[in-house]
Amino acid sequence: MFIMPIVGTKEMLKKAYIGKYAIGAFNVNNMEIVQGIMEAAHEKKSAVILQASEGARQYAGQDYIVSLIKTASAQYPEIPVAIHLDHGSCFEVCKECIDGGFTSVMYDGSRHDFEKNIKITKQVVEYAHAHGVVVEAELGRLAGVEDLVSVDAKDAIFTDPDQAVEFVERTGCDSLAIAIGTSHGAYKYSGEPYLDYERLEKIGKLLPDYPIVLHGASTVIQHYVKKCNEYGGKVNGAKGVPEEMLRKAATMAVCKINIDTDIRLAMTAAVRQALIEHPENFDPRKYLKEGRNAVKEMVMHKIEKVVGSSNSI
Ligand SMILES: O=C(CO)COP(=O)(O)O
Ligand SMILES: O=C[C@H](O)COP(=O)(O)O
Ligand SMILES: [Zn+2]
Ligand SMILES: [Zn+2]
Repeated sequence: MFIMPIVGTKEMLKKAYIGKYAIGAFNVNNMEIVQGIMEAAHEKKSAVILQASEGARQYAGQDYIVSLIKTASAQYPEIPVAIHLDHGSCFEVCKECIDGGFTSVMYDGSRHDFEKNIKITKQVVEYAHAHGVVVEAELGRLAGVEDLVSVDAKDAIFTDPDQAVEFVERTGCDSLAIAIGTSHGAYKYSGEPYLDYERLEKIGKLLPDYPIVLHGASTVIQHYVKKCNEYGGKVNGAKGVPEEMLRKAATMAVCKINIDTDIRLAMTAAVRQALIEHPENFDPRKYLKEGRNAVKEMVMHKIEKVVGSSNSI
């Protein structure tokens, strides 16, 4: 069998662009999450991006994350897998990841002004490309509740299409995360869900054949929210981006769809249920196995119904 090493995201995003689907980029923090995602990718015959945030690196340790992904990838050699840094906040973190075996890094300079964002992104691109690593950058700001990446909702600024072109030309970044209405976390909309397709279409036209990335793209699956609450959780009023809206974006220029919150909800719901239903159990393998299965089921659903990448390898 052809052995697929850990790869960059360039080829998989290019294929996704042509095929009018997206690749799911799933956040990983521990072994069970890595295993659940990889089992799902294997069952659905799809490439997959496993991404680690700075928080994930702090929690698990960068070397653990890289080793876990490499071990999982070796078990499914037919699946193209990329190891990606999610929201790198500075050149140094991106460099550490590039030196440590990541095949793709995101430098998120969206909190800086345009020129500073360009300057640091360019610095990351130069180092990354010299080491065979691809770079995702971000322009525009997402509103969100996540600690390490949150900005005030009122500060949220959607991506300007003309600036996006200038940004890509001047930095040489390989993909661009844009702000068109999504946000991080479980509380995305207080009113009706909204995605600025007109803006996305304009950006897609101005940057032909160029992969766009959508962050904050969890659907906040209500089944898991309900289960979390049924088994003692307090997750009230959580709302995400509807599946059909993401499907539509994936047929446009969006080639990478980031999902973390739905993993957290699926895992927590399953672990809560297992602990409540079996109070006599104190073997972590029993409840973590349930968490892993829930992640697998959820990711299979995403690959098939949301990003649309099943049977694409
Ligand atoms: O964008 C994300 C990771 O970079 C995750 O977004 P969610 O919070 O919607 O899962
Ligand atoms: O975009 C943010 C991701 O959900 C990662 O979150 P984190 O920084 O808490 O790991
Ligand atoms: Zn950002
Ligand atoms: Zn993000």
